[in-house]
Amino acid sequence: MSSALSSSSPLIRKLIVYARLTLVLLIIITVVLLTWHRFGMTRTYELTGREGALVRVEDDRSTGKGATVATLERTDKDFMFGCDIVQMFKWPYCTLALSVPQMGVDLSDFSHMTLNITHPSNSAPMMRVRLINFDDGMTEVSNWRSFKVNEVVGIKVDPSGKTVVPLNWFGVAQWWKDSFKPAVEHSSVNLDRVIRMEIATPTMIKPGLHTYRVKSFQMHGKWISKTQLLGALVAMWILFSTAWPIAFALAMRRELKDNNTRLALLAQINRALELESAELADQAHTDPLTGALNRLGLRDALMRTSMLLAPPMSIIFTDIDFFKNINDTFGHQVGDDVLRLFSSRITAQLRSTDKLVRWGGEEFLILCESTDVALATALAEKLRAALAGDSWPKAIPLTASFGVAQHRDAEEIGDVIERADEQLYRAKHAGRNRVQTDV
Ligand SMILES: Nc1nc2c(ncn2[C@@H]2O[C@H](COP(=O)(O)OP(=O)(O)OP(=O)(O)O)[C@@H](O)[C@H]2O)c(=O)[nH]1
Repeated sequence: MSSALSSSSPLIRKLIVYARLTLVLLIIITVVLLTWHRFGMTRTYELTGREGALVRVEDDRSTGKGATVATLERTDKDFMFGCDIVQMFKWPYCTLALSVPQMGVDLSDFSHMTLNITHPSNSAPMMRVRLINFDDGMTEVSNWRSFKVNEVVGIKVDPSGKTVVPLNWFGVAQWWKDSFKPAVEHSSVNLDRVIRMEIATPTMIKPGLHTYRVKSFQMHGKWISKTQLLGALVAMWILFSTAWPIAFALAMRRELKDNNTRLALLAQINRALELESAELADQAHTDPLTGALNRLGLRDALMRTSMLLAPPMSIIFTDIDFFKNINDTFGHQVGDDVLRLFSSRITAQLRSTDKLVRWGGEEFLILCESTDVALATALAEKLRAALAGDSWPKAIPLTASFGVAQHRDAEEIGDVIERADEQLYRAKHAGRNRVQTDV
């Protein structure tokens, strides 16, 4: 991975580093949130009898058949709920109800409640707890009985003063179901709009006075449910695991594009270098003044000719007559002009397979492939006549002498050149402006 990383582009490397950091960050966030949710992230809703809360008591006298008396006595911190049970009604009872100040509170996401209640007389440590809910679809505001009654019966009052009741212990009171016969969707506990919390005496209670010191009802829950938290975490991980490959793919695409651009540029540079090196190679094989081949060029031409195996081959050696006089009379510059013109005029007469080589000074050599000595002599004669008939700078009456020789089997190339040179020498001595052939 590290070698792959080091061979990637800076952008990809940066992305991988960011992805690793994000991964570590996500792991930390996940662990922190889950731990926080497990041990904290709590919220509490407390309902007390203080601060003008609506608190009321009720007893079985309201049925018209009982004589039980419920009393309520407020102090600064709490209130005393008394219930003097008289065994007259079939199921004597007292109820204490604390109304929620608003139009109802949503306790759906709460997990349990703490009843801050003590039972000084300790004669009836049991009680029932009710959460009265406005059930949309069942409850009619004008009918107080139609509010859904969620209750737990038989709760034992904890001597510590804090009785904990999980909310999943609650069920819908059977008498409420019998009375209103709710549809299935309205038959289960619903705590999304609790408007009142109640405690009441249990069904089987002994006659006599029972007192409960009530401080508050506390509901406990998490800011968000575990399901919501897990949903958010899963969404976060899905986002990461999809966003990262997309970002990576986009970066790869960009890198590919950059690479292609770089490759195209390199190809261009390469082509330019190839052209340049071809030009340099040409220059290395060419005489700069006349454009004819130099001796290096001749070597290459000979190698190519031998590879073609195209005998016979002839050499024509030529030299401008009295060239020194031209230099001496008209200057070196005119001499150069004459050399250039001499070279181009000969080239114009040659076939594409013939090669003109500047051998040195005003001496030129013509390499004639697939040419026997007779043909080469005829070519030399044609050149001689043409050059002698041409007009030259400063009206110089220019002529040239020629020596011709044909290459023999297994002969060294230097030897055939030497034989042609000898013939040139003969032509010079015979009076110049002529062709001499080695026969
Ligand atoms: N302008 C010019 N002159 C050159 C160049 N190379 C050689 N020469 C001259 O060519 C002359 C050759 O003279 P010679 O070898 O005496 O020959 P020639 O005068 O042609 O006499 P023959 O060959 O005997 O007819 C010399 O003066 C060289 O300096 C060149 O590149 N440019």
